[in-house]
Amino acid sequence: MNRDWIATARTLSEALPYLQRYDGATVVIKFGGHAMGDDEAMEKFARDIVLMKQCNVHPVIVHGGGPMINDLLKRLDIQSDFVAGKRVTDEATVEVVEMVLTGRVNKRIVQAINAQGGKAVGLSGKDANLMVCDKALAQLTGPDGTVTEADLGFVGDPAEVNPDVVRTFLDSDFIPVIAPIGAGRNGETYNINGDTAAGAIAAAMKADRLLLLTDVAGVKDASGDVITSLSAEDVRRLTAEGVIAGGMIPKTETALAALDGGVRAVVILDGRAPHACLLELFTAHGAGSLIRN
Ligand SMILES: Nc1ncnc2c1ncn2[C@@H]1O[C@H](COP(=O)(O)OP(=O)(O)O)[C@@H](O)[C@H]1O
Ligand SMILES: CC(=O)N[C@@H](CCC(=O)OP(=O)(O)O)C(=O)O
Repeated sequence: MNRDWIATARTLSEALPYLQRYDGATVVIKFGGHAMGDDEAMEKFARDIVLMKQCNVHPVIVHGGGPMINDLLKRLDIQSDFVAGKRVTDEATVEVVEMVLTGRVNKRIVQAINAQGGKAVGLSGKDANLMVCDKALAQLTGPDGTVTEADLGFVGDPAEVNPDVVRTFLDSDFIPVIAPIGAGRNGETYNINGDTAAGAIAAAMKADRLLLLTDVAGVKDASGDVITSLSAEDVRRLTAEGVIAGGMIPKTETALAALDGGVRAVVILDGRAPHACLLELFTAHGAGSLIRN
């Protein structure tokens, strides 16, 4: 017999303990804009998600789309800045953010999953009040240690998360795909950082795993090597030292909040790597940086 087929069968066989471990588990996957890549990469991601569902692991996708928002803002000649990894969002910007995330990006992922035989349903935090937000304030620590608060405009922190709608979809065999847009208490629309949204949903659902897919192999130390396993304490130290910076800050903040909220473990990994989610869940190899208490 062709040896490749035996290798394939062996791979499947070796996955058995992992399939058993994650049987019926809820896995929240943050699919970052930088992790999305081209149509071929999207197709592979979608195929892995459908395979997970077929194996009775329940994926909940929360996506980003920062680069796609940047593209449209640029075409519209709207200037945009980030503070501590979050976009300063005025009224014109939040309109564009909602259009891009709930429209183009959300439907691209839904369509890709459905093309692989899945049953994906697109939602945003506004649907069934999934994420009701309060205005977020960024805490900035100056070189002398003084903490100031920056006004980010229509950036929201999920204050109330109602995941019933997500559970209903999971029970009915659908794959929820969620855009990080929240409802304000007075009819406002809030832009939620994708990592923050994924963490809030994972905590509300007491997910077994939160996977944060990005464009780096994991959390890197001062010499640029990926740290495969970190505690909450390690994260705090590396942030204070400035080793964790920029877009990695919302990810590690999310990881700590999710662990506090009852999520069992958080993994930050490279979503552009082939079969990143399958490697992490179903092999001994694992991938990226695992953060747990
Ligand atoms: N210690 C660190 N380890 C890894 N990446 C880091 C670190 N500190 C800052 N970063 C930056 O964080 C980026 C990931 O955040 P971001 O670009 O917002 O990703 P995404 O769009 O996937 O949410 C990396 O590309 C890297 O430039
Ligand atoms: C408040 C805030 O920063 N919101 C993000 C939402 C999208 C996002 O998080 O996209 P990535 O995951 O691709 O970075 C933004 O406006 O870019």
